[in-house]
Amino acid sequence: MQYIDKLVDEVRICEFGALTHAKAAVPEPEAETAVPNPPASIKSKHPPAEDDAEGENDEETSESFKSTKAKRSTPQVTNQPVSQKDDEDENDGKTSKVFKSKRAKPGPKGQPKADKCAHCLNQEYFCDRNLSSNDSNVPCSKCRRWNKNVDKVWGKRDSHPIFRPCLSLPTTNLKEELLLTPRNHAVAQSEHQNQYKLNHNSPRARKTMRQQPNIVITGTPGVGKSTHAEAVAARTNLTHLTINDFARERGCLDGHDNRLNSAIVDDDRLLDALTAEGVKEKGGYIIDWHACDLYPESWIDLVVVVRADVEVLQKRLVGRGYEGEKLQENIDSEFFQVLLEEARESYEEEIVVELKSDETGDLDANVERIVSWVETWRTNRASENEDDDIETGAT
Ligand SMILES: Nc1ncnc2c1ncn2[C@@H]1O[C@H](COP(=O)(O)OP(=O)(O)OP(=O)(O)O)[C@@H](O)[C@H]1O
Repeated sequence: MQYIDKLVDEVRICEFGALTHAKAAVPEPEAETAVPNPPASIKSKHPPAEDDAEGENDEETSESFKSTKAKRSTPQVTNQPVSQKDDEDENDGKTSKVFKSKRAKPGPKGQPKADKCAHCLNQEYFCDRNLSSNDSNVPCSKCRRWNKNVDKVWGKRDSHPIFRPCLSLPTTNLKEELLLTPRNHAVAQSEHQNQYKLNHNSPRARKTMRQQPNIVITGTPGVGKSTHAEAVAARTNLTHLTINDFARERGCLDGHDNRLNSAIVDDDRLLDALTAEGVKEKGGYIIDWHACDLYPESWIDLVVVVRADVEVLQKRLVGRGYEGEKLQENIDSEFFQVLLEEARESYEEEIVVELKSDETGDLDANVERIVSWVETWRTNRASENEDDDIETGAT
């Protein structure tokens, strides 16, 4: 419950144990009425244009490296201009300049910051004191996120206890209201859609050389990524790749964040190591890490964002010994669904699914769905291989 006390604080990152940055842009809410296509073979779902853009012909050149938010442990987020990102992506998939910056590297110093953004001026209950801009007319990242999410998460903006103070000061205890309001209402709806998507949607409609799928399992520390990944790996023979361990083993660390007591991962080196591992070509990996935005889109076939109720998560993290700032930032990140938004911004909507993991029953159901997805992917892959053999005249 303590998370509410610091709701106004900047969502910062932690690395290896805590989470991430405030995002400058928030995607539009998921289309509530989107109905996934019926299952079909991978091939039948490949529009030629997409194949051309992302198939094996141009290999890495069209890859969209997305690690533009490299300073994960900084309060300020520096957004990479799109044009620069595209230019750098052309360097044949090897680590582009975008990756030169390290995660959790300290941000720019010395810039005077406005105390509050224009929006915060009237929103004293959640003003953002760590603005990424020194222009007070630019809404801070937290205000932008709240504006986007408040209707979605709370149903109606007017019913949100934090917005009410804008009209009149609250008459009841703010914390109590926050806890009593059914904030999971909209989350439950979108969860239903996500599960439907996972159950019914065809695996990635993209031609790939891989014979096995790659799955990213992401989420705030403690939501259950590793538990899911292990269970799915055991059922599917996919390789569970814990990035924390992988980065350490392959020398991809770049120092230590003393404030958060977390190792700092160098994106550049990590992607080089993953490339050397053959993640893109071979496939067959379940990539388990809280960050999901650094992998090229063409590497990934499914992104699972594991979610947990903040109170459940808090108990888990406290049980692990998290406390203070590190605990708070993780709870805030889950509350603000930072990782879900990051996934939605970084990958096509059709491959991103959000799965709740509060109880054992959730875990079992989620694993079942992911396993079923893998089986369908493999079936479609085999079917495409057969088609290719027929086309090439192979026996
Ligand atoms: N659905 C669930 N029901 C009950 N307990 C769960 C569930 N999912 C995870 N847990 C428990 O929560 C704890 C954290 O799980 P896990 O280590 O898988 O999280 P994580 O997201 O991988 O964390 P990290 O990012 O720090 O590695 C574990 O004790 C696990 O048993």
